[in-house]
Amino acid sequence: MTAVLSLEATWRSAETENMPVALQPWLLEPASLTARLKAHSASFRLQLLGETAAPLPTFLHGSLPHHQHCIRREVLMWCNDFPAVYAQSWLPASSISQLQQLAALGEQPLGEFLFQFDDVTRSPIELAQITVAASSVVPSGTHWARRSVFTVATHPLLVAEVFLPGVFAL
Ligand SMILES: C=C(O[C@@H]1C=C(C(=O)O)C=C[C@H]1O)C(=O)O
Repeated sequence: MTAVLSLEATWRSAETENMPVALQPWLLEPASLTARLKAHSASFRLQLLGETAAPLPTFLHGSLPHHQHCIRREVLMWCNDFPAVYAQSWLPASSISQLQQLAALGEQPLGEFLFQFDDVTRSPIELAQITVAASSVVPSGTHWARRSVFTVATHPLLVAEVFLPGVFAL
Protein backbone atom coordinates (compact mmCIF):
# COMPACT_ATOMS: atom_id res chain seq x y z
CA MET A 1 0.00 0.00 0.00
CA THR A 2 1.36 3.40 -0.92
CA ALA A 3 1.01 6.43 1.34
CA VAL A 4 -2.01 8.73 0.97
CA LEU A 5 0.52 11.49 0.22
CA SER A 6 4.14 11.40 -0.83
CA LEU A 7 6.07 13.92 1.21
CA GLU A 8 9.05 13.89 -1.10
CA ALA A 9 9.72 17.60 -1.57
CA THR A 10 12.36 20.25 -0.99
CA TRP A 11 12.63 20.47 2.79
CA ARG A 12 14.39 23.48 4.28
CA SER A 13 15.29 24.70 7.73
CA ALA A 14 12.36 26.65 9.23
CA GLU A 15 14.48 29.77 9.81
CA THR A 16 15.10 30.36 6.12
CA GLU A 17 11.50 30.03 5.04
CA ASN A 18 9.07 32.79 4.25
CA MET A 19 5.94 31.20 5.62
CA PRO A 20 2.48 32.84 5.70
CA VAL A 21 2.08 34.85 8.92
CA ALA A 22 -1.21 33.12 9.83
CA LEU A 23 0.51 29.74 9.71
CA GLN A 24 3.63 30.65 11.70
CA PRO A 25 2.28 29.68 15.13
CA TRP A 26 1.14 26.34 13.70
CA LEU A 27 4.29 25.55 11.76
CA LEU A 28 6.57 26.56 14.62
CA GLU A 29 4.56 25.14 17.56
CA PRO A 30 7.19 23.49 19.76
CA ALA A 31 4.76 21.61 22.02
CA SER A 32 1.95 19.23 21.10
CA LEU A 33 0.16 20.14 17.87
CA THR A 34 -2.74 17.92 18.94
CA ALA A 35 -3.13 20.01 22.10
CA ARG A 36 -3.01 23.24 20.07
CA LEU A 37 -5.64 21.99 17.60
CA LYS A 38 -7.91 20.91 20.46
CA ALA A 39 -7.50 24.27 22.22
CA HIS A 40 -8.56 26.13 19.06
CA SER A 41 -11.61 24.09 18.09
CA ALA A 42 -14.99 23.20 19.53
CA SER A 43 -14.71 19.65 18.19
CA PHE A 44 -11.62 17.56 17.39
CA ARG A 45 -11.47 14.12 15.82
CA LEU A 46 -8.51 12.03 14.78
CA GLN A 47 -9.17 9.72 11.83
CA LEU A 48 -6.70 6.89 11.41
CA LEU A 49 -6.04 6.53 7.67
CA GLY A 50 -3.54 3.70 7.93
CA GLU A 51 -0.80 1.97 9.87
CA THR A 52 1.29 -0.14 7.53
CA ALA A 53 4.68 -1.82 7.62
CA ALA A 54 6.69 -0.02 4.93
CA PRO A 55 10.34 0.47 4.03
CA LEU A 56 11.57 3.97 4.82
CA PRO A 57 11.59 5.91 1.52
CA THR A 58 15.04 6.88 0.25
CA PHE A 59 14.40 10.62 0.69
CA LEU A 60 14.00 10.01 4.46
CA HIS A 61 17.18 7.95 4.95
CA GLY A 62 19.07 11.06 6.05
CA SER A 63 16.44 11.84 8.72
CA LEU A 64 16.28 8.33 10.23
CA PRO A 65 19.62 6.68 9.39
CA HIS A 66 19.79 2.89 9.96
CA HIS A 67 16.03 2.60 10.46
CA GLN A 68 14.82 1.12 7.21
CA HIS A 69 12.06 -1.08 8.71
CA CYS A 70 9.19 1.12 9.79
CA ILE A 71 5.49 1.41 10.38
CA ARG A 72 4.00 4.29 8.42
CA ARG A 73 1.16 5.88 10.36
CA GLU A 74 -1.19 8.30 8.59
CA VAL A 75 -3.91 10.31 10.27
CA LEU A 76 -6.27 13.14 9.39
CA MET A 77 -7.13 15.56 12.18
CA TRP A 78 -10.57 17.14 11.90
CA CYS A 79 -11.38 20.40 13.68
CA ASN A 80 -14.98 21.64 13.73
CA ASP A 81 -15.70 18.99 11.06
CA PHE A 82 -13.08 20.32 8.62
CA PRO A 83 -9.83 18.49 7.85
CA ALA A 84 -7.11 20.66 9.45
CA VAL A 85 -3.92 18.55 9.46
CA TYR A 86 -2.73 15.40 7.71
CA ALA A 87 0.11 13.71 9.58
CA GLN A 88 2.44 11.02 8.32
CA SER A 89 4.76 9.43 10.86
CA TRP A 90 7.54 6.89 10.37
CA LEU A 91 7.94 4.65 13.40
CA PRO A 92 11.10 2.50 13.22
CA ALA A 93 10.57 -1.16 14.18
CA SER A 94 13.36 -0.81 16.77
CA SER A 95 11.56 2.15 18.41
CA ILE A 96 8.28 0.20 18.48
CA SER A 97 9.96 -2.76 20.14
CA GLN A 98 11.15 -0.46 22.95
CA LEU A 99 8.03 1.75 23.16
CA GLN A 100 5.35 -0.85 22.71
CA GLN A 101 2.40 1.55 23.12
CA LEU A 102 3.47 3.05 19.78
CA ALA A 103 2.08 -0.04 18.06
CA ALA A 104 -1.32 0.29 19.72
CA LEU A 105 -2.17 3.99 19.41
CA GLY A 106 -5.15 3.55 17.10
CA GLU A 107 -7.08 6.82 17.26
CA GLN A 108 -5.14 8.09 20.29
CA PRO A 109 -2.99 11.03 19.06
CA LEU A 110 0.71 10.31 18.85
CA GLY A 111 1.36 13.73 20.42
CA GLU A 112 -0.43 12.71 23.61
CA PHE A 113 1.84 9.69 23.81
CA LEU A 114 5.08 11.54 23.01
CA PHE A 115 4.71 14.55 25.26
CA GLN A 116 4.12 12.45 28.38
CA PHE A 117 7.85 11.59 28.43
CA ASP A 118 10.27 13.91 30.24
CA ASP A 119 13.14 12.75 28.06
CA VAL A 120 11.61 13.49 24.65
CA THR A 121 13.78 15.65 22.37
CA ARG A 122 13.03 17.05 18.93
CA SER A 123 15.20 17.95 15.94
CA PRO A 124 14.85 21.44 14.37
CA ILE A 125 11.68 21.83 12.32
CA GLU A 126 11.99 21.70 8.53
CA LEU A 127 9.38 23.09 6.14
CA ALA A 128 8.21 22.29 2.63
CA GLN A 129 5.27 22.89 0.34
CA ILE A 130 3.34 19.82 -0.76
CA THR A 131 1.00 19.66 -3.72
CA VAL A 132 -1.99 17.35 -3.28
CA ALA A 133 -3.83 16.00 -6.33
CA ALA A 134 -7.61 16.29 -6.67
CA SER A 135 -8.11 12.53 -6.29
CA SER A 136 -6.70 12.39 -2.75
CA VAL A 137 -8.68 11.93 0.49
CA VAL A 138 -6.80 15.06 1.61
CA PRO A 139 -8.07 18.41 0.23
CA SER A 140 -6.24 19.24 -3.00
CA GLY A 141 -3.95 22.23 -3.47
CA THR A 142 -0.48 23.29 -2.37
CA HIS A 143 -0.10 23.18 1.39
CA TRP A 144 2.63 24.02 3.89
CA ALA A 145 4.13 21.12 5.77
CA ARG A 146 6.66 20.60 8.54
CA ARG A 147 8.65 17.66 9.79
CA SER A 148 10.96 16.79 12.65
CA VAL A 149 12.41 13.77 14.39
CA PHE A 150 11.34 13.07 17.96
CA THR A 151 13.60 10.96 20.15
CA VAL A 152 12.27 9.27 23.28
CA ALA A 153 15.29 8.13 25.32
CA THR A 154 17.33 6.85 22.34
CA HIS A 155 14.39 5.83 20.13
CA PRO A 156 13.67 8.10 17.15
CA LEU A 157 10.54 8.59 15.07
CA LEU A 158 9.76 11.07 12.33
CA VAL A 159 6.56 13.13 12.27
CA ALA A 160 5.49 15.17 9.23
CA GLU A 161 2.37 17.30 9.22
CA VAL A 162 0.60 18.98 6.30
CA PHE A 163 -1.54 22.00 7.18
CA LEU A 164 -4.83 21.98 5.28
CA PRO A 165 -7.20 24.90 4.57
CA GLY A 166 -9.27 24.03 7.69
CA VAL A 167 -6.46 25.28 9.92
CA PHE A 168 -6.86 28.87 8.67
CA ALA A 169 -10.35 29.00 10.21
CA LEU A 170 -9.10 28.19 13.73
C1 LIG B 1 3.43 14.95 17.24
C2 LIG B 1 2.18 15.18 17.53
O1 LIG B 1 1.24 14.27 17.25
C3 LIG B 1 0.21 14.52 16.33
C4 LIG B 1 -0.60 13.29 16.19
C5 LIG B 1 -0.27 12.35 15.26
C6 LIG B 1 -0.84 10.97 15.20
O2 LIG B 1 -1.67 10.60 16.01
O3 LIG B 1 -0.42 10.20 14.33
C7 LIG B 1 0.67 12.66 14.33
C8 LIG B 1 1.27 13.85 14.27
C9 LIG B 1 0.86 14.97 15.08
O4 LIG B 1 0.17 15.87 14.35
C10 LIG B 1 1.75 16.43 18.20
O5 LIG B 1 0.63 16.46 18.72
O6 LIG B 1 2.55 17.37 18.21
